[in-house]
Amino acid sequence: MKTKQNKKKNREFIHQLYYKNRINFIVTIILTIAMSSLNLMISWLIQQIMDCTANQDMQALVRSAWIVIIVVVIYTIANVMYRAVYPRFLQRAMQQYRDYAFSRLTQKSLRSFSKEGTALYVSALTNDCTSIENNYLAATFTLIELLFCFLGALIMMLYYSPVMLVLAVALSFLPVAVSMTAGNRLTEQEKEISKKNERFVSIVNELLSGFPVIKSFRAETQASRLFSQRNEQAEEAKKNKRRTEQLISLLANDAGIIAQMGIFLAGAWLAISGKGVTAGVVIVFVQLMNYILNPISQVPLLWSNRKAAIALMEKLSDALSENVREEGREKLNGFSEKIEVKDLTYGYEPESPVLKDLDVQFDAGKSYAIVGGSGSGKSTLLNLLMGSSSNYQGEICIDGVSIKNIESESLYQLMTSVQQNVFVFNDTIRNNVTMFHEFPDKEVTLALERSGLSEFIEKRGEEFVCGENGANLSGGERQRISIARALLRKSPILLVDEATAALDAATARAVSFSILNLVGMTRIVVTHRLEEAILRRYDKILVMKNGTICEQGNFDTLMQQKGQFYSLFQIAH
Ligand SMILES: Nc1ncnc2c1ncn2[C@@H]1O[C@H](COP(=O)(O)OP(=O)(O)OP(=O)(O)O)[C@@H](O)[C@H]1O
Repeated sequence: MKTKQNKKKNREFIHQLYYKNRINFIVTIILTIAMSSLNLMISWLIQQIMDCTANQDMQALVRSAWIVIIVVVIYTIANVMYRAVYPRFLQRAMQQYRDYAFSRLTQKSLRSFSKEGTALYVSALTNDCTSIENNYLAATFTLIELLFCFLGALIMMLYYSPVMLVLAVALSFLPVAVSMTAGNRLTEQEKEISKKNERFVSIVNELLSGFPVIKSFRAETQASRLFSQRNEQAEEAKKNKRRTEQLISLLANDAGIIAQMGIFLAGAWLAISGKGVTAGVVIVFVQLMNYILNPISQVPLLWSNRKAAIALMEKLSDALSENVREEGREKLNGFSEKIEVKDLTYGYEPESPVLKDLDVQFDAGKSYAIVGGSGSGKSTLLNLLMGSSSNYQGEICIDGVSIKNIESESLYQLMTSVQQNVFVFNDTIRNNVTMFHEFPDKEVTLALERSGLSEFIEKRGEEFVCGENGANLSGGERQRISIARALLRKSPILLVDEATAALDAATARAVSFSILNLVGMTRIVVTHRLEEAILRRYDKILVMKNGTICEQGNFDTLMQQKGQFYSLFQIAH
């Protein structure tokens, strides 16, 4: 069952479609109703003209001709206005909806976002939006038009001939029965399309990101097969919905023809047997029957599509509200003392802990290297320091405050993480370093200098465009960008995970020294490079094994101990 809060959040999404857009919405409705009224009037005019012909009344015919001209002029004006306002309404609605969804997405904390795939959001912001536009927004006006014409037609029929109205209602029973078969089937099928589409987007993302791997491992055929499978599933889901739609419209059409011809024949019989029904009335009934039958065949489909579109908005809204961590309330204005990790036990699967009773302390302003064999838990420790999960036993405290109680914003303010895979935007070096914030030139230049990018900037300039995910840069340059970012942010804690692994020895050394030269920052660096010259510069080296810290100290102390670190160092040389 949905909570009240969830429903409120869902409503906020719908609200975005109408925010500062109500005038466009109301004018579009007024114009829709105006055009529907004119359509009904055309039916009335047909009856008038038919009866003028039957009565050979030239004067009435001229009067009707004038009315036709007036109706056509008003209809044209309404139509022109509709064409101006309706697209404006749709544009504003969808633009606001997407902007709102994205801004809500950016409010998600890193830890909750990393648990989810991006495909859900890609799909929600692309394909699902098309469904919402067509099946929710556009359908609203079609529904209004159909229902208005339906009611108008009923009133006109009642006015012309109550007997024939009863007949029309009876003949509509068949189309109603056909329409009811649509039921919730289409809603379910629309949901299935969205689900399959999400899976399709996910494989497209993966295959495109993994393109170099696919090429180098000659896995093109396998990749095409994977693509093809998901593509087929997505199209299959659409096909199922189209089939249901086709079936319903086919049956509805047949039932419609029966109803329309039925009323024609019955009307003709009443006219011939002199029961007060004129030829004009018979024709107008056939015409008005359309306004009765169209809603019967279309409303269930439109209504269920509309429900499916609302479900898509709810899906996005729910995803955006999910996995939001129980937000801590404490704000830290800086970091002055220490990070304390006490009895930390954590596992991705609770039954198999990756970190076990780990104790360690990081003092403010110092530099720490974390070394250890593969899978010993180095990255996991770093991620937990960054607040990636609250699901651990033990404690992680920053200046005495448990990170579970620290507000996400405040935590990100304190820490900058430099990962092996640096994400670089297809924009200028400057924007990549400033991350689109405003900084004084002096500060940017200093950050570029300290991260070792000055030479590159001298050659290429700050406006050099980096290419998609930094394709125009070398691995070292990308790393330096991430270090320059960290320097500009001036966060007091820098967490570095294997940042130099992809670099050649000389570049890696230069990047490591840039990090070590950052005076005043607390640096915690996971590294595989056991280079004496670099390791000597760290205040402390922490050695990890099987999820705990088995040794710690400076380079000389650890070498003298001839323990785990000594062995690792020997193997590396
Ligand atoms: N997201 C995850 N889900 C499940 N298990 C994971 C996940 N990430 C890491 N692990 C497991 O946790 C253990 C520790 O991984 P971690 O990445 O922390 O080690 P590491 O010391 O950084 O290794 P490496 O030096 O190879 O990068 C490994 O056994 C790994 O398979």
